[in-house]
Amino acid sequence: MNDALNPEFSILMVDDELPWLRSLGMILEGPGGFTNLLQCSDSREVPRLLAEHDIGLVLLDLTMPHVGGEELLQRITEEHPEVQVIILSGMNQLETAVRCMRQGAFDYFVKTVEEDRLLDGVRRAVRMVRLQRENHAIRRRLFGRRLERPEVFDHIVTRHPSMLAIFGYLESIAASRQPVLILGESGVGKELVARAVHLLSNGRGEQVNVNVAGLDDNVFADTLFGHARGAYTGAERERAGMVEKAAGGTLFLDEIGDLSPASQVKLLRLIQEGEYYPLGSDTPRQSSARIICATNQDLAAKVSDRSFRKDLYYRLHAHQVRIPPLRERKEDIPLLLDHFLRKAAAELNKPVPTPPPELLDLLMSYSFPGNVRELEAMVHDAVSRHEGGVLSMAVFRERTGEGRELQRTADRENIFAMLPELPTLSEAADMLVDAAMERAGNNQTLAARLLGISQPALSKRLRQRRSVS
Ligand SMILES: Nc1ncnc2c1ncn2[C@@H]1O[C@H](COP(=O)(O)OP(=O)(O)OP(=O)(O)O)[C@@H](O)[C@H]1O
Repeated sequence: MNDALNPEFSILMVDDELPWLRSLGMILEGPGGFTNLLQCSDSREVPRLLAEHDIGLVLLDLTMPHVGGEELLQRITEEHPEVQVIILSGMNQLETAVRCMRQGAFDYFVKTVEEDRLLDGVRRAVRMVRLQRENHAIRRRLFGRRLERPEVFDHIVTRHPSMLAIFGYLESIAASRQPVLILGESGVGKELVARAVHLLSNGRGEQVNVNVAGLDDNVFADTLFGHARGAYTGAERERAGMVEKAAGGTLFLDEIGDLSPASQVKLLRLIQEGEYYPLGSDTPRQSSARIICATNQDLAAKVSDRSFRKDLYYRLHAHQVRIPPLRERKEDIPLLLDHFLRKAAAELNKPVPTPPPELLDLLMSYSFPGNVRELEAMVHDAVSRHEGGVLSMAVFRERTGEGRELQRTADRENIFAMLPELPTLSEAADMLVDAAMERAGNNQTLAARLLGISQPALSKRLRQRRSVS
């Protein structure tokens, strides 16, 4: 028996039109070959069925008496996040269907879709449910216990043991008020991990993110600590800083390796004493925010060359995790590919394209210097250029370097020949900066790497342009 067609869980079809329900059942059973199907024509019954049966996938109509499809979807995603939902909508309900995708539906199809595409979607969803179940089983095996709060990590797509070990570690330090340091190359998901730490710490306050790269000491202090009225010319009113905004919650400081020496002192004081001074005020304030810091730089090396304070490093060092680069956890690539294909399709209001079989081989052999962010940008680009059928390999070949040499030669010969007039040197530099920012998904660190300049240099260039325009 084919496992993919005979899932260990049930597929529930929900629709108030009995004839449609019957014909859908026949398609899934006949050409689809699926077994383990349940039918339901009264939407009020769905919660009971979900509680009584092991259901992995729901095929949901949108317009039904009693409880509508959208409302049911919301209940399912909240109460059974492990269950995938495919929406089957009428022709005139596309807007609602797209809204459902944003709410977490796996896919949507109009009821008139060809049988093959519908079956393909169901197969993909079944595969996804199975992978997720497998991942949960791996997580359980690894820790010999369930994660206390696995839902906190749901937004981080991974099955790699080192990532799962990190999740376990983060749970174990959840109650601590000490800062957490997240290390890892650009684009590995440090911000997502910071989000999980915030959710785990159960604070009532919000998470406030500040990217400290390129902030001079005054701007750093003003951003974090706020200022008193009249603290400097232009400070007409008192303004609270991010530390206060994050009260009872989390202050996430990204790119901490770029902090100036003067700002390092202020941060150390904030961590050690839980205290800070708004600019222009000599009354200290108490902070109740938990601090998370992240950097893609080698802090230990920065301590050695004295560009990072040793005492601050040791304060941050207590709870630290290092997120491995994507090339060290290639097992995650298939899962991430599937995740980003669905994400891009939902964002671009397109059906989820089928990836060609050779795509995974190409991705598995690539080193991903820009890590998960690079994979996400690649997939988004491919889906946006996709016009139907199987996804083209062209974008992936271009971006991974296969064929890049050819492209480079062609570009060198043609790029300026195509323009009626040559741009000035500074216009060309601006064009290059824009192209790098686009390729790097607006990440300055990665864009700077693509341009072969430092991140502060890029940041300065962007600031100068903003002040001119
Ligand atoms: N495991 C993952 N699952 C899903 N999405 C991911 C994962 N890891 C990273 N991403 C996505 O990749 C992009 C980059 O992630 P993120 O911003 O967290 O990286 P980062 O390490 O903080 O990068 P930087 O150092 O440049 O700030 C984001 O769009 C994020 O949603």
